[in-house]
Amino acid sequence: MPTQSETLPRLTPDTALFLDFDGTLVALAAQPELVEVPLGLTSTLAALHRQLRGALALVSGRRLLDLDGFMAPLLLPSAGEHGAQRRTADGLLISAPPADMRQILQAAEGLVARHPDLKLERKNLALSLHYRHAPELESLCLQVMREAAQGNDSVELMQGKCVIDLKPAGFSKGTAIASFMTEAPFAGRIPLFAGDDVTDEAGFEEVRRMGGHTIKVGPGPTAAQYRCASVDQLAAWLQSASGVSPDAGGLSSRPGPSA
Ligand SMILES: O=P(O)(O)OC[C@H]1O[C@H](O[C@H]2O[C@H](CO)[C@@H](O)[C@H](O)[C@H]2O)[C@H](O)[C@@H](O)[C@@H]1O
Repeated sequence: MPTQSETLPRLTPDTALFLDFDGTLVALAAQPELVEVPLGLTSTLAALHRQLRGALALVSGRRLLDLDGFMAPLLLPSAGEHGAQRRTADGLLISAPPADMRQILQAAEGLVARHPDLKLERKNLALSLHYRHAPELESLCLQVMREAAQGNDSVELMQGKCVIDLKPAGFSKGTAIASFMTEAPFAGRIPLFAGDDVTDEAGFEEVRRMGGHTIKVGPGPTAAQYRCASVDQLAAWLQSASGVSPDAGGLSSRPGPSA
């Protein structure tokens, strides 16, 4: 495991900044649609996007549509569904070939029908089975989803915070960042990625391979070089790098769009 530092790296004019969403930019909430976007966040990200000449992208497990809703009116280059969909800085939408999700979807729907505390989040190419409100069902969910995905080479299963994600095989936050880094205005810059979850580790590994900087938000084992204690601490670091006054957007929060 790498040596970690509490001092966060400096953003420089040649940084390419990649940011995870849930647990990194916004605190976790009871339901996916209930996260609150801190009021100053969009102005901070808009300022950084300008300062970095467009080299700032979101890299998330969420649908692009949901990210856009939370960030509105800001429209950022983004990767969604763990790298399976990507909107480039030019606004081009790039999608992975669809995986065969029929058996997995059927199994997940069956589980949710039997256990209403579970939540199924359907996306364009991926799906998430949430067990935040039924943690005792974690091993059952894992077993059923693994069985449903067994022998299906088009799909990969990942486990995040109280969630099991199934997504097209071969796509990850690492592949999304690598793809952005071949395109303007990211190419030729030094990548920096901040994330909080196990599903961000592929991004950390890719960025380290490219000689960039990596920040893990919160506790847990990680390949990241830097550690940041909380969403609030990361927000303060971003805000300070952006030069935007905290008063510009206030310090309270506003609810995200309804799902
Ligand atoms: O890659 P991320 O941007 O971190 O997205 C990962 C998943 O985040 C969301 O689920 C998580 O956040 C929810 C809201 O705080 C929480 O209720 C849930 O337990 C977490 O797993 C989102 O709903 C998923 O689609 C993303 O894959």
